[in-house]
Amino acid sequence: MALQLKKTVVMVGMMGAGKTAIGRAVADVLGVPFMDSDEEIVRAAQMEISEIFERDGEGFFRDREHEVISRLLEEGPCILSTGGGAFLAERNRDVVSEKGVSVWLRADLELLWSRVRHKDTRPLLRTPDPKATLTELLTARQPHYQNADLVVDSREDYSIPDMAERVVGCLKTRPDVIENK
Ligand SMILES: Nc1ncnc2c1ncn2[C@@H]1O[C@H](COP(=O)(O)OP(=O)(O)O)[C@@H](O)[C@H]1O
Ligand SMILES: O=C(O)C1=C[C@@H](OP(=O)(O)O)[C@@H](O)[C@H](O)C1
Ligand SMILES: [Mg+2]
Repeated sequence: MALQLKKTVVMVGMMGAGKTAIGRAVADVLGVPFMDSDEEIVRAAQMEISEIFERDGEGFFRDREHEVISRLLEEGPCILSTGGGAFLAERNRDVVSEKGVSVWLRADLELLWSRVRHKDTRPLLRTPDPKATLTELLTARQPHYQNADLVVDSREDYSIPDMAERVVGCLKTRPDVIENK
């Protein structure tokens, strides 16, 4: 039986939670478009995220992020992965809850750290002690992610396809989001 996506699914959570990788896999399973707010910003600016932060500042990036998320939520249903800071802003939470459904990919510190430690692409982790920074961000951000509509837990031994199946299973509990055709 075919599944029909009725609303855009917005993936939220910390850097390294797998929003981009799992969001793309969920879109493949459902046969719907995949969008990533970071990728859209990079494409429009023709600059990497770290360059945007350096040249124009985080505030500029957050404004572009809000524009992209708002615009994509106006288009047909898709899987939309956001950057880890997006769901902290009330303006983004508001537009997501009005037009889409949010899924928090929850992961603990050690799992997040194992995923981000080898990559230098995230400007917020370019600090003398990036693990301590990640810890502080996780503590500060968790209360915001708790506002998401749905939660899917990550574990080290869940692969990307496993996680995609879990997300789809969770979406199927919501007839306003996904329906059997
Ligand atoms: N369930 C998973 N199992 C193994 N590796 C994963 C899993 N989810 C994500 N990854 C890997 O972790 C890294 C960070 O994932 P990514 O999707 O970029 O996270 P986010 O977009 O939330 O920052 C990537 O290298 C990705 O391939
Ligand atoms: O957590 C954040 O504030 C950020 C997360 C990044 O996206 P990912 O969560 O996809 O890594 C990217 O938007 C930017 O570096 C800021
Ligand atoms: Mg990402």
